[in-house]
Amino acid sequence: MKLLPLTPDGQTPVRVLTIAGTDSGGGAGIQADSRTMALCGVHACVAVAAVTVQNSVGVSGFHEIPPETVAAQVRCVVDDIGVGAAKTGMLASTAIIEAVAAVCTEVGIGRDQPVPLVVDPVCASMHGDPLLHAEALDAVRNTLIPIATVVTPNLDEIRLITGIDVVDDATARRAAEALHALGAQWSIVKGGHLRTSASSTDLLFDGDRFLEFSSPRIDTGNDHGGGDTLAAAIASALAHGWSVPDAVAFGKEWVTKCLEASYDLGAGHGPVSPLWRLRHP
Ligand SMILES: Nc1ncnc2c1ncn2[C@@H]1O[C@H](COP(=O)(O)OP(=O)(O)OP(=O)(O)O)[C@@H](O)[C@H]1O
Ligand SMILES: Cc1ncc(CO)c(N)n1
Repeated sequence: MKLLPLTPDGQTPVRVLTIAGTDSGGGAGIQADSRTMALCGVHACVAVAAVTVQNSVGVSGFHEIPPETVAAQVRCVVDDIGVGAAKTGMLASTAIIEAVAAVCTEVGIGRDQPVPLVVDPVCASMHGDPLLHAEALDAVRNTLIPIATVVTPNLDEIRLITGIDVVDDATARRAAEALHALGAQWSIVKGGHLRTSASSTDLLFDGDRFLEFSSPRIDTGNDHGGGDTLAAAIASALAHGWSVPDAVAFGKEWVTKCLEASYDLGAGHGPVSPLWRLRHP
């Protein structure tokens, strides 16, 4: 696969900011984002929005960071370090979503702004445990998705956000259109949870064109953090100035390699892993 360019030793790499929740098990959330970004060759800055109590079998609780502290992390990183792209993950509440959207707009992050924003509208963990208060879905629809350069929901999130049950290509296209209508510049419908074919296809839509990105379906139950890994890899490529279709092609190839390299961990779902990158420098 074509990898992102590496900065020569001693030179400052491209920076990407993730605004998300932590995963104490190290499989998803901010841990997956920063691991992905580091192995993609970019410097990860982090704004913590929530701390989850999480392992391979589920999420037993979370603690929200005060919205003004989340916004202050974003502001101080952008003011001093500067970022080429940003990504949101678990934001937990309406108040945090509103604070993040306001600070992103203030510092020039988001669609039609200098710094592109990948919005992964995390609602629940893969175990079905909530990571977003139900009342915050309106803020996801009306405040977060409208500032997305790219939005990357999974099928459960699409059902919650749009009411559309994606079961085939026609419903995937309808969902991509509905997400675009909410204000995202580009929408992605991830086919990872559509287990009806031998391939896994993600659909990308910009209001005009549908583009498909396919890989062979990988037979693994160790897919924890796959969505975060895809979105973080897309953000890393965008920070290098790649177009959205090129960045999504890169992210899809990257997450496929990480699914191939996934491993058992704990009694539940192990993580997708970017450590293959260290084996093939
Ligand atoms: N079994 C699989 N084989 C190949 N690709 C897959 C498989 N499962 C998921 N993918 C790909 O991985 C990426 C993440 O998709 P997925 O739907 O699993 O995200 P997610 O549910 O948000 O992940 P998570 O909540 O675990 O972070 C997509 O590009 C999808 O096509
Ligand atoms: C903190 C966090 N963010 C996202 C996900 C979804 O993968 C998760 N399980 N935990």
